[in-house]
Amino acid sequence: TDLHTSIDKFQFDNVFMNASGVRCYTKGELDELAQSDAGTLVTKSATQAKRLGNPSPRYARLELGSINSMGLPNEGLEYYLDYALNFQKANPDKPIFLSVAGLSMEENLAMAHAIEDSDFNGLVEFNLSCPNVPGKPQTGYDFDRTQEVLTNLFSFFTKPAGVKLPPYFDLAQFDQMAAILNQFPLKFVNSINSLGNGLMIDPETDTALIKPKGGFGGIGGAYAKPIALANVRAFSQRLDPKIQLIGTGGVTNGRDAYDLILAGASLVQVGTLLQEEGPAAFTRLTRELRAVMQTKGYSAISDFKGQLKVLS
Ligand SMILES: CC(C)(C)CCc1c(C(=O)O)[nH]c(=O)[nH]c1=O
Repeated sequence: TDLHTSIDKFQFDNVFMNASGVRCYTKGELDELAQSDAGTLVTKSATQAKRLGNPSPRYARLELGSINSMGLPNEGLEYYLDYALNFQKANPDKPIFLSVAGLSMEENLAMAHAIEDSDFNGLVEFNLSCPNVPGKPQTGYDFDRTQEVLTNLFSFFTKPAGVKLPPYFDLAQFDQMAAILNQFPLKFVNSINSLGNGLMIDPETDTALIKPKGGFGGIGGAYAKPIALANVRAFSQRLDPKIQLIGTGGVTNGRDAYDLILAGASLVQVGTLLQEEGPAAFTRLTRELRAVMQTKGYSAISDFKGQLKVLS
């Protein structure tokens, strides 16, 4: 069985990769991902300047996943661009992803210009969970703002790019978002980011588990699986076929990855599991996905990608 997959002109020898923000902050962590069985990697969402992020505890493992309010800690765009340029020289056959999350439209556009003017030849993931003007929901939940950001971006940006979306829960939102995304030359849409603003409690102390935002944070892990499947499926049904899907959320084993691919995913990102198990998780996931494919009689990802059946 072969886990080869592609997005646009980019070929990957394995469907698995990290979710942005997980074990991808430093060159050392990124090198560990590069040396793992993952087919590619994405850097921590960058801002122009280095950020320390929120005070700890800002991540906590939960019974069925995780909660985080990291606060966008990162080494700054130049650091990740530098890593990417060195990486592509040493690994010409392994395209990677740069993630960008400006704290304002102006910052996003400035970073996009810097990337456009660079020799980076991989793919750029614009994180639409980035904040919007205060008092308004995150960019991904503000359709007019999303339209504006993408219009400005693609007025000059020509490198391969996609967006990382927050989860949507209403079918009309899928319709509205897909209608916006279909207007732009996106190579991929990555669904989903963490389930925004959950809350969990320490039973010993009756205290919120994480410190920032009074304990509010994004939920990942098994809790996210049914939402991730629905978002990947809904966009797969609505987006122009030129726009590939990346599935993120709830992957704990090979079957979870298989399900995201059935829903339409061309690549599968791993967050909470990678955080907890480390890069060796990719070796286990690869083995387990191959086993599921063998059971089903499939030898390639294309044999079953998007082939979810429904009851008639
Ligand atoms: C939530 C933001 C800080 C605006 C973006 C970065 C981010 C973070 C983070 O850095 O807190 N955590 C997530 O689960 N998803 C994200 O996209």
